[in-house]
Formats: sequence, C-alpha cells, structure tokens
Amino acid sequence: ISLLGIPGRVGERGGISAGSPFRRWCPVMLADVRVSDLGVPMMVTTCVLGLNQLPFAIAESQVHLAVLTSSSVPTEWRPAVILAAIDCADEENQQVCSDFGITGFPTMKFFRAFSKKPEDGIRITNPSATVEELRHAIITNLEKSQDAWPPACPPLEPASAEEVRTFFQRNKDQYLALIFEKSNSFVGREVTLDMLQYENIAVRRVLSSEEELVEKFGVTSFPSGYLLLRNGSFSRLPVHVEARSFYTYYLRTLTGITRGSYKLNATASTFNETDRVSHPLRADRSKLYMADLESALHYSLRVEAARASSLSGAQLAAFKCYVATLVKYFPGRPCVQTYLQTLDAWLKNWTEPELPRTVLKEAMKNNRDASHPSVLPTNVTWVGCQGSERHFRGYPCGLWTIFHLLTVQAAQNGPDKELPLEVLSTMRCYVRHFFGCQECAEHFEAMAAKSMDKVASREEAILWLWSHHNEVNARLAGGDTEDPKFPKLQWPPPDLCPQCHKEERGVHAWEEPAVVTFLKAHFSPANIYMDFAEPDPIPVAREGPGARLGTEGPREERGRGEEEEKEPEGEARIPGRPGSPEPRRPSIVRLNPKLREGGEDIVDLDSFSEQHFKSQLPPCTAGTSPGLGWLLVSPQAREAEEVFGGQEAAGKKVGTSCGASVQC
Ligand SMILES: Cc1cc2nc3c(=O)[nH]c(=O)nc-3n(C[C@H](O)[C@H](O)[C@H](O)COP(=O)(O)OP(=O)(O)OC[C@H]3O[C@@H](n4cnc5c(N)ncnc54)[C@H](O)[C@@H]3O)c2cc1C
Repeated sequence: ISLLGIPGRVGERGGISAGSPFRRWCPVMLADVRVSDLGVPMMVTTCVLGLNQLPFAIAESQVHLAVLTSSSVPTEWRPAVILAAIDCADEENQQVCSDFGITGFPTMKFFRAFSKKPEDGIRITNPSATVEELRHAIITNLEKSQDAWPPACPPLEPASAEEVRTFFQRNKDQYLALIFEKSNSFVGREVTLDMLQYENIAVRRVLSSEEELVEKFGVTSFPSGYLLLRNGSFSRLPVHVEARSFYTYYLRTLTGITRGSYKLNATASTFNETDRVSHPLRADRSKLYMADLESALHYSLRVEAARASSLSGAQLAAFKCYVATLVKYFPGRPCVQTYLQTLDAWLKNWTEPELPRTVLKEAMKNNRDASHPSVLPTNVTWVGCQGSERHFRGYPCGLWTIFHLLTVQAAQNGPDKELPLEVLSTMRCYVRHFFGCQECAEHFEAMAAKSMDKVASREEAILWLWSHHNEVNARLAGGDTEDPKFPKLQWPPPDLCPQCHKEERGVHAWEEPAVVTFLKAHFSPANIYMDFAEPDPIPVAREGPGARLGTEGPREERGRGEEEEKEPEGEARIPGRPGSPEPRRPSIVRLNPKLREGGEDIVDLDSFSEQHFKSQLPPCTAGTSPGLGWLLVSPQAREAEEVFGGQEAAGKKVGTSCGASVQC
C-alpha cells in the first residue's frame, strides 16, 4: 500500500513541478475523491502503474484532489501493490495527511500488507527519483514482507533448478516464462508483476549464478527470456529489445493468455451464448478493412447523426463539416465517393436553419440507378473491428479508424502547415454533437480542450490523435469495456512496428518519427482491403482508385434485395439482433439494467445526446458563436472574431465553409 502526498496549495490546481516523476506516475484520469470516500485510510490501496500507462502526463486539472481509485485507473500490479494519491494541500485531506505524517511534497509511503497504523508507513523515495526508481523501491519494500508474504503477491525471489523442474507438476499453468538476469536487475520481478493479472502463465526470474539452468537453456546474455511449455519444450522469447515492456507485451499476446480474475471493474457477464459472435471473420491486425470503414460511415451518418428529430445550429454545422471533410479525405471507392459528394452538395444547398430528420434521411438514401451510382452500403459488417462478443468493439473502433485515416490523408494531400486542425476539429465537433457515449465525449472534449489547439501542422494532427487514442487505451485497459480477446494495448505494439519502440532508462518510450512513418503506411488507401465488403454496384468501378483495395469474397450474405433504408421497425430494428440492419450496440454504452432485465435490448443512446450531453458540454470552441456553431480556432479566425466581434464575425465573415479559415 502506498500513499502519495501531492504538493499544491489549497484552491490551486496542479502543484507538481514539470520535471517531477510523480507527473508520470499517475498518468490516467485521476478521480476527484474526498478522503471520506476512501473509508478507513489504512485500507487505501491502489497500484503502481504498469506498462500501458507510461508515459502520459497528468492533466494539470486532474491533479487537484487526486486519488487513484479502483474504478478510475487500470492498474497492472494490483492486487499485489496498490497505489493511492492524496492531495495533502486540500483542506479536506488535512486530517488524514496529518495522521500519516506528511509534511513535505511529494512524499511516498509504503505500507506492507497487514499494516495497521499510519506510523507503519515507510518513506521510500526522494522527490527526484525517476519512475523506474520508484518502481524498484516498491519491489524492494515488497520483498521485505518476508514473514507475512501478501497472499496476492506472486513469488519474486529467484527460481531454483528444482523449482523449474517440477513447476508443471505443481501448477496448472500452460506456460512458464523465465527471465535470466543479473542479481541487481529488476526486469524479471517487474515482468512477474506485469503478468500478475494474466492467467495460464507464471513468470520467474533466474539469476545468472544459477549455473544448472543457465547451462540447460544455453543462456549467454542477461537479461534474456525463455518460454517453457507443459510438454517440456522451450524457446527464447523473440523480442526486439531485451527489456521489460517487450517481454511483457510478447507474453500477453501468447495464445491462451487472458487477463483474468483481477480484471478491474469485473462484472459478472450478463451476456449469454447468443452474444458470442457465431462466425468470427478472419482479420489481420495490420490491415484496414473497407467493410469496417463503410459500416462506421453508414452508422454515423444515417443512425447516430440522424438521431435527433432535426439538426440545427452547431449540430447542423458539425454534420456539414463532417461530410465535407469526408468528401475531401475519405479514400472511398467510387460509388461511396459519389455518395458523399452528392450528400455534401445537397447539404451545402440546404440554407434553412433547421434540417428535419425525415428530410435528411431521404437525402441520405442510396441511388443505384444513377449514371454514377451513389451508394454507401447500408449493412454493418465488422471485420477488423469485430469483437469476440457482440457488445464489444464495432462502431467506436470504426470511428477511430475513420478519423485516423482522415488525419493521415489530410497530411498526405495538403500543405502541412495549412489548416492543421481541419480533421481534428471536425472530429471534436462530431464527437461532441453526435457520439452516443456521453462519458466518452466528455473525456474526449477534455483532452481536446487541453491541447488540440497546440497542433501546428497536419503531421502533428496525426500524432495528436494517435497519442490521445493511446491515452484512452491506457485509461480503458482492464476495464469492463475491454474485449478480452483484444486487450487495450499501447498501439502500435512492438510486433506491428518494432522501430516505433525504445526504452529510455528502463522506461518505455516512443520513437515518434518511426510512429509517423508507420501511421502513414497503416492508414493509407493501399492498406485498405475489401474482404467482406459489399460488392461494387458497378463491378468495373473496382478498377478505379480502390483497385488495390479488392482482395477476397463478397460481404456477408444479408438476404437483402434492394436498399432498405427506412427506419427498421419493431423487433427488426433492435440493434444487435441477428439479421437486424442496424449495428449491434456499441460496447461503450451501458445498458439501463431495467431494460436489460425485461429482455429489452434497445440502447439508451438516444437519451444521451438529446437530454444530457449537449447541454453539459461547453460550446464548440472559444470562438463559437451562439446559434451558428462554427469554430474559430485558427489564428485567422480569432483575428476575424476580434475584428468583427463574436457572432457577427462568424456569420458574416467566416461561418460558411469548413476548409477555409474556419475549423469545425
Ligand atoms: C472519441 C472516442 C472516445 C472514446 N472514449 C471512451 C471512453 O471514455 N470510455 C469507453 O469505455 N470507451 C470509449 N471509447 C471507445 C473505445 O475507445 C474503443 O473504441 C472501444 O472500446 C473499442 O475498442 P477496440 O478494441 O476495438 O479498439 P479501439 O480503441 O476502438 O481502436 C480501433 C483500432 O484502432 C487501432 N488503434 C488502437 N490504438 C490506436 C492509436 N493510438 N492510434 C492509431 N490507431 C490505434 C487499432 O487497430 C484498433 O483495433 C471512445 C471511442 C471514441 C471514438
């Protein structure tokens, strides 16, 4: 158990100096929790962060009153070690901080398992310690719990030859990973703790002085990792770098390894067999699939964005910008491009302040009979975004993919410094106004408000979205929306892009130039595959720009003749039901338990946007004009706003198109 005293003054936010390692310690959404919420302070337990969380900075605004709680932080070493952070500058925490003898900041105290009193806390580091030193200090102190070894803590002492020989007789695990290392190395112990929540595998460290094992495995360098199987075979861990994050990543992705009973927020599965995906489609993680992109486009345009009875003001502007941006950068096949262009032209002609849903839906229908067919397939098939169960992945995965693709295409197709925020602002507005998950939208808005306007080039926009998506991944890792078959990892993982990773002083770091190169290749039209996509209405169109896209067979049989774009009714429109033309429920939506009990499967998405979401969020940007909803975030736009003043500026000068000085 560790307790952090975090510096700061009452009423202030932040207080952790820029260089402090604590900034890197608690990287993910820190909940505002009062000491009273913690119950008995001695029971405060939370964990050291693990691999996935490094190296995100704490949001300044989230430091104030920060406590890591079980529900807010994915923690990798739990339940062996749990970490709590308390803002001792807050008056509310005065008593507990005084009880714990916190007089200076930052203070880190370690409480061994079974500690009983505040005085049992051991001060373990100095303020200038690095993240790595903090981790090592925790391990060192854990190991001192000799008499009363915490039951939840895995063995950390070096393995002997005898233990390794009899391991599979004594344990049910499928794998045993051995990290051979020098006695002063922490890699083996860190990997052991990193893998604590994973089932079917045990990790032990073996010292270089353990001659019998060193000889048996032919170990010549330290550290190095070996994997033993129940059948007695073994192999060296094939990692790019002999380092903690590489070992951990490799082990977590082994067949049969799943995050187990320590999964955070674990809720008993309420999904039955029918929730399981019956015909999993084979997808390659290194590819993009047009079926995912078109499914997400269909859902976002025709279902999510068209949910309100009418669009007006900022919402209508956001929708127009979304479509205009898709026209510019979405590398669709010809019939989809035509569809988007037609819709965009139609929207540009719509000058009424209000756009009724019925009218919009009509305008969004396909036209297969036109000389240039205008078709966006109406069915939903997830390939790369398919989850292991129906409530996992799907649409949110598709939406991320679309926007990554758009940032990359915008960078490839326009001058780097021009309109750097074009795509990101479009996404921000889309998410704010339409994304069904209110909690997600709020989190995304908080990230955007903090740093999006610092993006100065189209290439930086690519990186901004990538790094913030990873921040979301870190926050959600181990949570109940994570598909166990697709654990949330920092992306791209080492096997997709070995050059993207490095370790600096024991801490994982990104090689950003390599990441940009990777993202440009991954999110390129050449990497989009047509597997399971609906065949083109005019097959010859395959020879157009998307020709490289075509690979395998047709999209799943849907038993559908002509387009059916009417709102499905009754049973047929329940999302997620087999045969439903609507997509299954996005995994991020928490169902109202009452609906669930009654067998009702309808998403409570509808209520989100209309009732809570829009009213709670701030206007689209600092420069948004009420009722117009255009964003004025570019310097030119800010200037315009100054010159013309607020609403007038937006209306007269800049509130008419997405690609010029106005960001949406
Ligand atoms: C804007 C937004 C905010 C969200 N906020 C929340 C939230 O607050 N709470 C919540 O429960 N869910 C949230 N979600 C949903 C969540 O992020 C996932 O989309 C969902 O859980 C499905 O996860 P997935 O495993 O399919 O991978 P996703 O995270 O959806 O990623 C999709 C694909 O993108 C690629 N990818 C992964 N990481 C990156 C990266 N860093 N850069 C580029 N490509 C990457 C991978 O190929 C991956 O398969 C949000 C989604 C969006 C679009």
